[in-house]
Amino acid sequence: MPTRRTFLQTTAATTFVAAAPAFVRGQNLNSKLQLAGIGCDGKGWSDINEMAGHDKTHHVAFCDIDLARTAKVHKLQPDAPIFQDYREMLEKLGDKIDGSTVSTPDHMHARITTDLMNMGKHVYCQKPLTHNVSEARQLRKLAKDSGVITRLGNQIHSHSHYRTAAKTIQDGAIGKVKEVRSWCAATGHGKSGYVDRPKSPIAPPETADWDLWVGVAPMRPYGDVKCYHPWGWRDWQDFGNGALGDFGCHIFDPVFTALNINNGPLSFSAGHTGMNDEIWPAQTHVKYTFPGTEYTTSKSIPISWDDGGSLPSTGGSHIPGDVRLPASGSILIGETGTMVIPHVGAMRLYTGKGTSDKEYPVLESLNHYHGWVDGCLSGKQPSDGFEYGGNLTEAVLLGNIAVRYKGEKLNWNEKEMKITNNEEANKWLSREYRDGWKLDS
Ligand SMILES: NC(=O)C1=CN([C@@H]2O[C@H](COP(=O)(O)OP(=O)(O)OC[C@H]3O[C@@H](n4cnc5c(N)ncnc54)[C@H](OP(=O)(O)O)[C@@H]3O)[C@@H](O)[C@H]2O)C=CC1
Ligand SMILES: O=C1CO[C@H](CO)[C@@H](O)[C@@H]1O
Repeated sequence: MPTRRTFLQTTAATTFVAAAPAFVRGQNLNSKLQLAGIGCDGKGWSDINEMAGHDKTHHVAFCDIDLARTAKVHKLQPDAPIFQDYREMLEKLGDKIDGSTVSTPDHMHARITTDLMNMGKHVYCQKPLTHNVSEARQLRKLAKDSGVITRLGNQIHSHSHYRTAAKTIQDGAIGKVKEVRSWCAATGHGKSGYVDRPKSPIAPPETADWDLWVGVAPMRPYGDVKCYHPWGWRDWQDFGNGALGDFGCHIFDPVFTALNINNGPLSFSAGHTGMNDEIWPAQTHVKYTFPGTEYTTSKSIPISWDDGGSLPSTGGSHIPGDVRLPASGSILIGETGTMVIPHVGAMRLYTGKGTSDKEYPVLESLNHYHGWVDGCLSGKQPSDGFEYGGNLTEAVLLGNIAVRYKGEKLNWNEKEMKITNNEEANKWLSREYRDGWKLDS
């Protein structure tokens, strides 16, 4: 753990001077990282509670658009003020806040995180990092320029299972990798109970500020309980990203780490079971081609994604025909063997002769949340910051653009951030922001 003097030095050198974190300006006499929590229930509560478990943190403010969902944070830190609008929180208490968790629905991640980073605050933001590709690109740049400590909220990245699987691939357990097939049991819609906007929308609860919840997205009536807020928003294109958006940043994560994929795909295409202009399809199948790396057999590698309950084929792998695949996970097919990485499960290795009985070292689990706190205190960026998390997010969101152009192969120029063979498809790289909510880069 650094002394107060060392983190004063490291952080002062790297963050924006205009609105440096509280401890930089010597206001934090207890030398604790002073945190805010934006989004207080659901995953927000879990993020806040995990951060509070670090002995060098102190929560100084909370924000949730629904005051009915703030009882837990109030109990955790009764003297910390609770706001409904994060902008008011930052205006009033910005000089006391060193960093914040951002655990709102996806459509608000980029705007809130941009505002925090522009004020020199460290950010732990839930997955996917953003709602569109252009936002992810912007956050990657801002994280780099501002020097704040960032981390994507895909906590399994630090789990023994994913760390061990990635290391074992890099140690050559299955040789170089030829192909990856990932999948997830969740469906792209079905959480809200709607496939179109409710015909007779009810009023929002009095405790919730609906205008703030909608935020950057076009205004629409509240709808129905759980239709959007909370939970159901995942189904809707304006707010969520379907099953690929919900689970892609978890399930692709050990694949990207193992294969050291730091670039976007070269091309992508998709099929699905049907969609309209409002919701994501129940089932999608996405095919990507990524540039090869030192861990792949060729200059490019196919990576596929299935969701909504359909499992990938095990054809061409070393997996015996009678093996049942886990509900969600990835298959990595290598030159000498195949690895199955269950979503939050221990890796399974298969050779042509059956299950491999060779032992590989098991890496310990690290605390993902505390890793971010330690990074904020030491000035050292942990793995899975916004550069890595932004690249992962871009891949997931590009898959969702392919979903909009069923059966069409889209070619991607990553550097120019452009789909090169379908001009119209580029409109989905960004969105129209509601008046007053445009991202301030
Ligand atoms: N890493 C993981 O394992 C998981 C990650 N997630 C991610 O966490 C995020 C939140 O998901 P989830 O918890 O299910 O969603 P919720 O809809 O439950 O939202 C979380 C909290 O944020 C509040 N909130 C919504 N909008 C705002 C806003 N603009 N400002 C402040 N607070 C706001 C919500 O209030 P209200 O109820 O009033 O909307 C709620 O208390 C998503 O990005 C999701 O992908 C989710 C689950 C697990
Ligand atoms: O990341 C996540 C993990 O699990 C949840 C469901 O159990 C998801 O919906 C969520 O967004």
